[in-house]
Amino acid sequence: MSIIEIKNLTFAYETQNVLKDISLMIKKGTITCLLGNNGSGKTTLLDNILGIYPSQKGLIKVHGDEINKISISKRAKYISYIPQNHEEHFPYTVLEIVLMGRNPYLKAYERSKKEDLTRVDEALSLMGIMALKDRLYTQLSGGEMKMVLFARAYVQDTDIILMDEPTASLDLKNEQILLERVAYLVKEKHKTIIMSSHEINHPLYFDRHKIETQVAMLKKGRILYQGSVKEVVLEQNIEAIYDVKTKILPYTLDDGDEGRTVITM
Ligand SMILES: Nc1ncnc2c1ncn2[C@@H]1O[C@H](COP(=O)(O)OP(=O)(O)OP(=O)(O)O)[C@@H](O)[C@H]1O
Repeated sequence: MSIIEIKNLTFAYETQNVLKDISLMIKKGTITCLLGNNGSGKTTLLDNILGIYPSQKGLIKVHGDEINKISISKRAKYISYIPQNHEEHFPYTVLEIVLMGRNPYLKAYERSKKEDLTRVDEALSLMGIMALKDRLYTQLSGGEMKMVLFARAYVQDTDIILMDEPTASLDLKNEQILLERVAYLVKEKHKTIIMSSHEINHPLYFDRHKIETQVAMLKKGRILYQGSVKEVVLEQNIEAIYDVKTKILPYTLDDGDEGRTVITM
C-alpha cells in the first residue's frame, strides 16, 4: 500500500492553476525526487502534501487518510519538513531549534526530557554539527541552517520527510553528508522521502546506492515524466523539461560499482 496517494490534484493560489492534475503514488521506504524548472510547482506540491492549504480539486491521502482531515498534532508525527528558506527572527540556539522537533511528543506545558536532549545530541553528531550546538541559529550561514533543519527533522522521527532543495547552499562535503544521511534514513530506517532538487545527479546517486527511487519531472504544474530513474532520467526528457542539451555518461568506480552522471553540453 502507498504511504502517500495523490490523485488528480489541481491547485491554484489565486485564479491560475499552479498544479494541474497531479497523480503520484509513493511507497514506504522509497525516495521520490521532484525535478523541474523554476516555478514548475515543486514547492507548491510539497506544501500541499503537508496539508498547509485547504484542499481544492483532487485528493491527497497520507497513511490512508485525507491530509486535511488529519489533526495538526497527528500530522506532525507523520511528516517533517525541511523548507527551502527558513527565517527565524527570535535568537534561539541551535539546540533549541533542533529540540523543537520533539514538540509533537510533548504534552501541553510539558518540558523536554533527558531523552529528548539525548536525541538532539545524536542528530547533531549524525550531521557533524555538534560544534554549532550553542550558536544562535539567526547567526548561522544558509548551509549551516540547512544542516540544523535536517537534524530537527531527524529528531521529529516521522515516517515521511519532505525536503525542498535540501542541498541548495551546501558545500561539497555537507552535500555528501546530507545525501549519505538521506540514503541511511531510507535504507536503514525505512523512512519515506520526497525531495525537490535542481540537481539531476541526485536521483542517479540514490539509484547507484540501490535505493528505490521514483522521479517525477514537472513542467508548468504538470508531471510530464514519472517512473524509475532508468525510465525517466533520459537526455530527451531533460531537454523537454529544461530546454538544455545534456549527455548521460556511464562510469565505473574503483570498487566496480557502476553509475551514470549527467553533464550539460
Ligand atoms: N504564495 C504564492 N502566491 C501566488 N503565487 C505563488 C505563491 N507561491 C508560488 N507561487 C507561484 O506558483 C508557481 C510555482 O511556484 P513554486 O514555488 O511551487 O515552484 P518551484 O518549482 O518550487 O520553483 P523553484 O525551483 O524556483 O523553487 C510560480 O509561478 C510561483 O510564482
